Amino acid sequence: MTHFVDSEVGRLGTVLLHRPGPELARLTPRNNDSLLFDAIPWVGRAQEEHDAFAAALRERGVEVLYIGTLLAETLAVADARAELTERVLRTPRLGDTLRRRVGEHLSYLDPAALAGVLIAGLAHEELRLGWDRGGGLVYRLMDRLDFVIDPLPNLLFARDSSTWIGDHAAVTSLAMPARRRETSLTDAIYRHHPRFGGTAFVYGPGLEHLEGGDVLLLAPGVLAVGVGERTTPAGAERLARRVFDAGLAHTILVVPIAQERATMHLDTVCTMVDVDAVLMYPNVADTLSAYTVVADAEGELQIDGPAPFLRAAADAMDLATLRVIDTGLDPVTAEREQWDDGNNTLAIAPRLCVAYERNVETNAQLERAGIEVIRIAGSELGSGRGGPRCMSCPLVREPLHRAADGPLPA
Ligand SMILES: NC(=[NH2+])NCCC[C@H](N)C(=O)O
Repeated sequence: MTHFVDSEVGRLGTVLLHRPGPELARLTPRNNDSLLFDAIPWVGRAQEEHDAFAAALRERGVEVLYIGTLLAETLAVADARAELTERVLRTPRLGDTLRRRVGEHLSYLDPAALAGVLIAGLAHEELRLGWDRGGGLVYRLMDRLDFVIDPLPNLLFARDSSTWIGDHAAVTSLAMPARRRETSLTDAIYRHHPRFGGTAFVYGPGLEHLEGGDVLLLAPGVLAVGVGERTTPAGAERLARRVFDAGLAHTILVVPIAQERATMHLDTVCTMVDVDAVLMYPNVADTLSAYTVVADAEGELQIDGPAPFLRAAADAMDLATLRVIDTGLDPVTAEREQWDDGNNTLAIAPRLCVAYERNVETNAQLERAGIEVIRIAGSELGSGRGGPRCMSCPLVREPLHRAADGPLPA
């Protein structure tokens, strides 16, 4: 099976999603901030919304894979099981005694149940220790409401824990403590699941911080990488070197974004909806800048700029201009809809995208510009601040013709 993605808009063939489950039920007013949610989602409704998202993709012929299913299948492989168990137990927080007890507990679980615990975590009360409460000092001193294994509610945002560049997987290196463990799951799936046998990797966990929401494949050979709250300049530099060494791109635009929650990833202010068009948050469209990075004959990085992002992008993509579609019409609507992931569209093909229905003005703007919009509900899904692009990791897209090859078939 070849997985291949060289653009944001080539017809989508296969996508990786995570159907939210019991990990969302772990969110409480005590922990939602540190777990990066702005509200406490209604789990059943979030699942319905997510199922409708997946159905909309399937209706357009997209193959949908789920992280939970792939993980359970991966855990049937003995090496994968040993590795993932060892990684979740490695945290110094547990101490030796509790680590041994949790290890025993996990060893009795079948692959599906173990996958469930690795995603939803393990609460203090769910670990039934005998009359001597054999978890030692750590378990005794733990609050009843603490987690022995932390849940991963943000796995829903499948974009961030891995991203594909050409036929290479980039398992990322997540910045926020609440999300770090996500990449141990995507990494294990790509390395041990039979469907991904022979996959080549261009990035991996443990390297400098890099999140998939910051990586945009503007055109074949041209990447934009946002640096801000999540991806660091060091992460962008490491990715540039690796991508150039592997021959996966010729130009990388490094785009500084404000280090704020509203703009945590580049894809919260800019997504592509056509080979030559972006949907952009107007409050940043004119001020966003980019450093253009290429490799010289010796493989050293050459850095140019900063220049206005839209100019630098058009030049790198070999276009006269990059068309810009604005979010909302007035500054207040634009700000509201940007916060609700109006900018975070997922293209299924050129001029066809999935968007949250609530962003009425932004969707109307897209349609005025000739972009077909498939609207999905996201009242619960959006409480973690992520839209259709954040929730999806494309594994297969039809290779894109370069703009110079002429217009694409509709
Ligand atoms: N690609 C994205 N914009 N992802 C959004 C991730 C949202 C998630 N709650 C976080 O804070 O990390």
